[in-house]
Amino acid sequence: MNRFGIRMSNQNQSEGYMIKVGIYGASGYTGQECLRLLLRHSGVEVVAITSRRYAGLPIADVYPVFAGLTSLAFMNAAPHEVAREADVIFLALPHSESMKVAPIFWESGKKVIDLSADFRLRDVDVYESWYGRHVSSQLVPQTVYGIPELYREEVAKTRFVANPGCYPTSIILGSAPALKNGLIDTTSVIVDSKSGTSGAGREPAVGSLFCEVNEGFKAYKVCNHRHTPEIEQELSRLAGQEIRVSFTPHLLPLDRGILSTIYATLTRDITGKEVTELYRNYYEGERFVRICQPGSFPNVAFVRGSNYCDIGVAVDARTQRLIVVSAIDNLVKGAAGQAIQNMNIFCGFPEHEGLEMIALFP
Ligand SMILES: NC(=O)C1=CN([C@@H]2O[C@H](COP(=O)(O)OP(=O)(O)OC[C@H]3O[C@@H](n4cnc5c(N)ncnc54)[C@H](OP(=O)(O)O)[C@@H]3O)[C@@H](O)[C@H]2O)C=CC1
Ligand SMILES: CC(=O)N[C@@H](CCC(=O)OP(=O)(O)O)C(=O)O
Repeated sequence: MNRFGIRMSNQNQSEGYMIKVGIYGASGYTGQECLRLLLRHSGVEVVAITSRRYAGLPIADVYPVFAGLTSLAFMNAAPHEVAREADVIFLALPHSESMKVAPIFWESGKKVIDLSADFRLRDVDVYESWYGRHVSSQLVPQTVYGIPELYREEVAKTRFVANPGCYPTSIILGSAPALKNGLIDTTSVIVDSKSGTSGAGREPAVGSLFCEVNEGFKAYKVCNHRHTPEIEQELSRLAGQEIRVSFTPHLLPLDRGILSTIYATLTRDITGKEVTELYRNYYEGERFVRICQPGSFPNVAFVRGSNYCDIGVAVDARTQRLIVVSAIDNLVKGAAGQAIQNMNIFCGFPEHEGLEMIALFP
């Protein structure tokens, strides 16, 4: 065992600190993004990647971006087989599937980061009203909602992280300083988010076809997107009182990126410059949150491929509203990057290890 409670092989003990990682559901967009980032992490070795449909195939045959970089091949392995090999498991499965395998990893004493929604909602009744029956609700109290900027200490102590949703990440980070400082009327929050199509995953679907998305821009799941209770849970926790939000997601003809615009009525007179200062103070020392200059606003193009969340704020003096714009890459800060940030924390690595990518622009 190393000092973080992770069992080390003899070879690793003699060579130093290499943690063995398994990615369960590695053929999807977030799974392959986890691998892309983990291959450049100095403290881990990826030992297992699973897929049912590509079992036996080298990942480089499916994702040529990995050609010459890894000889890993997909396997259709049962959870206990992956648990035998790995110290840390990333679950990159659809919701309702994660909950079926998570107990096997948990009971084998391994550390788990679940990228799905299965363990994010603290109230199982709320989960079941949005997602259907929860078959592993006994594990919900064991998990920590993994937004490092807000819950770093809890993440450090857990061995089961519920990695936040992509839309919620952008919205929670964008709202936290205003809510914590009582700057906005909590009954007035409206959020308008736009996502690239990789947010829908790699599973073929008519709505994700090129002709359906290209040259278009539409709202979807208006009033009933399943991220609504997750956003409300976390904003309520920050505000210390129950919050309801109006949340409307939109689909962008981009592959990656989420831009969220948050509107709320101010509770006091304040200038845009002062709000910028308040946001800067709140996120002081946070490596992955960047606050724009007053009058400047984020662009998904400037976070693409990186673990940054960029935030810009403004005060609309005419309407007495605060307007916050936040941008992330849904596959990085919205999924794999945040998952690795959480792993770094609970494994004792520097939090930015493997995550220092500069955004890919243009
Ligand atoms: N895409 C995004 O931007 C984000 C996604 N998430 C969440 O992360 C999770 C993964 O998303 P994403 O990568 O986009 O999804 P994909 O549909 O792209 O990938 C799903 C993966 O799960 C595997 N899988 C599906 N069903 C099963 C099963 N029953 N048993 C074992 N493996 C299975 C698939 O492999 P195969 O079929 O080959 O076996 C595939 O590797 C989801 O819960 C998603 O909601 C979270 C934040 C952002
Ligand atoms: C564009 C698009 O379709 N996005 C997905 C977000 C999926 C996602 O990542 O959801 P979790 O983080 O909860 O797993 C959707 O709206 O369902």
